[in-house]
Amino acid sequence: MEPVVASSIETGNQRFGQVAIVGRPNVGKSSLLNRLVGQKISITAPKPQTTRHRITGILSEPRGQVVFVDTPGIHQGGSDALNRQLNRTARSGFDGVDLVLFVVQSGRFNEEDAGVLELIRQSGLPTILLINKIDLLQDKTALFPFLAQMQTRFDFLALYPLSAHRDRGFGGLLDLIFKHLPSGEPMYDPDEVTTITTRFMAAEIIREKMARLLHDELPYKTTVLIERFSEEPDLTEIDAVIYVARDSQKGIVIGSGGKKLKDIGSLARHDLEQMLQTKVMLRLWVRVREDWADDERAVQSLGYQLPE
Ligand SMILES: Nc1nc2c(ncn2[C@@H]2O[C@H](COP(=O)(O)OP(=O)(O)OP(=O)(O)O)[C@@H](O)[C@H]2O)c(=O)[nH]1
Repeated sequence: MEPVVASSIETGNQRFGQVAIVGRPNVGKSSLLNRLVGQKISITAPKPQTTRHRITGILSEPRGQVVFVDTPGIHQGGSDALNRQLNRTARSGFDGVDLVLFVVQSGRFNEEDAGVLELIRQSGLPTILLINKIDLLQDKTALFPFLAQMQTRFDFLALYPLSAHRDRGFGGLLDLIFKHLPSGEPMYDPDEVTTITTRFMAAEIIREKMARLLHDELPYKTTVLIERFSEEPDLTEIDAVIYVARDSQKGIVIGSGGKKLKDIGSLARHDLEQMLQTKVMLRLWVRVREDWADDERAVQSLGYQLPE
């Protein structure tokens, strides 16, 4: 999508910038992005590695525009092509970025967090530390030693404890973000909330339903490819293929008598109808593509972009 110059936002003293949301898997990056932009953009699920792509959310206010970049969690230890791809995408998340939001879980800072912080250090970018999930702390005073510890690790612009689940307003955080963005005019139309396509959203929604319904049974190396996406005024027809790595995983996704696949399809169809505001005819297939995660070309052909 080509950026367009917004004409209906007042210009003059405005701020514009790209803000990367980074952190190890499962700390709540997607939840935060959704709350910051005010709608469901990036899928969230209890399973780590839900987000595999760089997704942007756009927030437009009279004082300026923020383009949020949601990067996949940075994984350590994995060495197959999929993991390499994920890591590259995460690193490329820093390209053109003005400010970093580094998300950690309150009271927890492990080696993986340290690895992400190292990438931030290498980027030299100004960074705000977001300490998420403070609702999980029984004793809120436990936050103080954690804050003190985090201050010794890096020269953060600010340390900001919050709960993506509980907090009502993110006004204070947005003030902080805007304050640290360069002056500039909006790049996108204020009506746009994301630069991702509906086609891509459809695949993400199907993947979210799989994660929800299959829980720990969800094969890690699963992906969804939209083969056909035909939009009529009242009806959208979508053909999607769920790729798994082995024959045995096919049975898990289909379920006994096809029940799992049917449930995944009907939950996904419900969300898609809401998003597209049309009736949706969704056809799902499950196909085996052996070892696709080990083959870089296969990974890319399934829609994982190499950074330019
Ligand atoms: N209790 C609590 N749970 C949260 C909070 N924020 C997010 N979660 C949960 O943490 C899990 C992971 O959230 P996501 O937003 O998908 O995390 P992520 O960092 O984007 O994860 P990846 O896509 O794997 O990188 C989900 O089960 C969320 O519901 C919070 O403030 N409090």
